[in-house]
Amino acid sequence: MAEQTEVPTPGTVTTFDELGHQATPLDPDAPPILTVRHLKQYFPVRSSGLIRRKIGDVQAVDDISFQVPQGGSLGLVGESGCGKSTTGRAITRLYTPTAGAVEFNGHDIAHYSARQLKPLRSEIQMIFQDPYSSLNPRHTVGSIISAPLRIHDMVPKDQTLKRVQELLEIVGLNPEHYNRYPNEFSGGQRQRIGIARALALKPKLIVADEPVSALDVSIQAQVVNLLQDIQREFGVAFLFIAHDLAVVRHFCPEVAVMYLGKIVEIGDRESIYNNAHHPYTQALLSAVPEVKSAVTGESSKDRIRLEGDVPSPIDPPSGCRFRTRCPIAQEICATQEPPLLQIGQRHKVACHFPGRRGDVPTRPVTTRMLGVDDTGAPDPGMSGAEKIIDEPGYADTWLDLDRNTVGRA
Ligand SMILES: Nc1ncnc2c1ncn2[C@@H]1O[C@H](COP(=O)(O)OP(=O)(O)OP(=O)(O)O)[C@@H](O)[C@H]1O
Repeated sequence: MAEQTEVPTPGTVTTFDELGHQATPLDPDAPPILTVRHLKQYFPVRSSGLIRRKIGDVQAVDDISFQVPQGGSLGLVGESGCGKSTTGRAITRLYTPTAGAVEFNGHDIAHYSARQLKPLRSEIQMIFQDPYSSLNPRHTVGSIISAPLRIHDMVPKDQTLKRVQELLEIVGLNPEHYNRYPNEFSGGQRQRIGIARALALKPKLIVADEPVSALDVSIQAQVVNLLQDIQREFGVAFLFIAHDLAVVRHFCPEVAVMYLGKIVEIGDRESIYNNAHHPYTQALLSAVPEVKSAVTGESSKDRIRLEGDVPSPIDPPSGCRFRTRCPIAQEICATQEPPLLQIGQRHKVACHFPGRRGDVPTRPVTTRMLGVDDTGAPDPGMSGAEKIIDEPGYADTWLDLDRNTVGRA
């Protein structure tokens, strides 16, 4: 049978807002369903030859902390290779983290055994980027979606078909098509099958790893809107991994920006898209035409072009990992790693010179916390002057850079 054709909404849909869905709102009072603390995921690098000695580590994820609220969604963005997928795989425990905690519903599952993880497998699900390779072409859609129901004994056998049909309907597919094979569906429809499979076990958290980047722009918007509907209807939380800041803006009221295994900036939508204080976030935003024109009103000549390539995560730069490509780096950036400083009610940034484009401090703002002078050399006079608060989530007070005082909620 021929592959079904995708039916885009009439007219060419170029942005997510054009489909009439409101951007997902933030619930600041929602408790976390997931708290990640100081997560590290390293992969050993071995020498070639007979005795393959360990000669180093790929520091794919290096000490990151964040929270995903119940029924909410956090976007995780950054260039290819910055550690987004590895973070998703550590959280879903496809990997065992090298260090740190992954607290799901209050329990640290970072080092759970396979047996301990089994009941949790239904509560945390993953949606993958490639709707072609993530579905077995030899199985019917019905058997793909019902497999998790059978494995976890979720519904009586005689009700499996009914449940599969319900799920097909929820994701906008014809419930009568349960007997068809993946190759009879288009890319967007296959992604919907993947979503139905993830939903089958009524998860509390879905890690969506680039769920729409393999799809046409018009179809992307429809799938993102479907995920929004599902979130509203079933209260499921999302960690939404994407390299595309335009996709994330619509779906995620909070966003974390990663660079070379670290979170460099994290905050609510307004803080990230309208008030970014990290030069890397600003560079990423300047490269997205839709976000640039809709949010900042800037023209394409304002694009920030980063020099050079992303350094290797086997031997990352000392101090701030972004410094080798940073347009505002100074001496301190080579010796001191910048802490993730809270600079707004829901806004944190890891930079010694955080500021809006063209308006950055002339002296580092981190010296009192790090006990160093402006060049990054130890300064006993500064030591312990301010405490670094290094916890996931947000405190009630922060460093208000505009007023140079302590901000309060
Ligand atoms: N199993 C592995 N063994 C060794 N290195 C790995 C492994 N998985 C990922 N890496 C490395 O870790 C770093 C982070 O990779 P990761 O796939 O998490 O990045 P990403 O931001 O998701 O990028 P992409 O969007 O291209 O997948 C990369 O340098 C990658 O080569």
